[in-house]
Amino acid sequence: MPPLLELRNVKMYYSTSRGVVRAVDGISFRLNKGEAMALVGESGSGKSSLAFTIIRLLPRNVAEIGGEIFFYDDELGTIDLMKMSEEEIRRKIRWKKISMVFQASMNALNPVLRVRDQMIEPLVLHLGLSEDEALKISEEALRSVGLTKDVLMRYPFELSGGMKQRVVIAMAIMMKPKLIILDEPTSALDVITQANIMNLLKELKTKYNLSYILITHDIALASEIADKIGVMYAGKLVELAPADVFFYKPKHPYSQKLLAAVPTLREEKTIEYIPGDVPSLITPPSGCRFHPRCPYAIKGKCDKEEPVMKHIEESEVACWLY
Ligand SMILES: Nc1ncnc2c1ncn2[C@@H]1O[C@H](COP(=O)(O)OP(=O)(O)OP(=O)(O)O)[C@@H](O)[C@H]1O
Repeated sequence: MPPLLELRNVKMYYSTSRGVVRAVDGISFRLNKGEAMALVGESGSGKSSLAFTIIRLLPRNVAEIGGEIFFYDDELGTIDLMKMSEEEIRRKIRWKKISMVFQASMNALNPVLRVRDQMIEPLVLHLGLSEDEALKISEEALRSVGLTKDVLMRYPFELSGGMKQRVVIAMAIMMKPKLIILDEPTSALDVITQANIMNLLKELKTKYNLSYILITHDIALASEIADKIGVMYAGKLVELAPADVFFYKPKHPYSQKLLAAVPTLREEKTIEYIPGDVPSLITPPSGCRFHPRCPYAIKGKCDKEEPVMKHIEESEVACWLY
């Protein structure tokens, strides 16, 4: 499969009164056209920060941003998004090439504005389309997510959670992007609605040959749709593997712990918890950032030297055990 996105040593640090937070600290990976990658890891590991760095929606307190983000596009050619100005990203990339479904975004729909106005506003205001053109695009997008055009005249409070989430997904696909970043797209929904939304995302992926970066705490959900899994820990990518390989044979001790913490209905197993907390990203541990919580840490090695990603069978893993 041809590549769509390639990150090389991407960094993004926040500045805070307590010091510099190294939220994204040297991430590299490649995502192919039509491929879905799930990014998993505990809260605070930097998943959302990485997503906001890719789509360049960053808060004012960013201290440093660096590395390369290559985007391979049929129309625009190969471009390094990091070299593009904010204005260029807004005009050429955001929503048109890369869009995002934000965490809890269905609750961010304005309850007192009709769906119609919320859908057409960005098209008219930011992309300069006429109201008629914008309406046509909105209707078509709603149809693709299984909603009828009468939803346009409804207020968000008149819609169920699942319908609101479909509206939000319609807004993300409206401009026919190539990549959609989905940040916890189903976390506020009941399990049946969650399954319906996941099925919709699978359908859209096949229909439009979309690529996804799915950010989730829910490993079971990741297994539903992901072609590959990236595991983040304390601002670093520690494992990257094809999904089937990952679930069968996770290599990094942190990945193994994450999987052991997932309950299952099918077999009896004791759920294990990962002792300790995600470390501070202001003063992260030396060497491998997971070493203070790792049962296999090698004294004098894991606490001193930082492991780099290496290929082990079909996976890539950053761990001194390999
Ligand atoms: N605007 C900000 N200013 C300073 N620090 C921030 C800011 N946003 C996030 N952080 C910090 O960056 C680190 C990574 O946070 P991030 O939200 O990216 O992690 P995450 O893995 O997406 O977590 P979650 O799953 O809870 O969303 C955390 O230590 C967080 O406190």
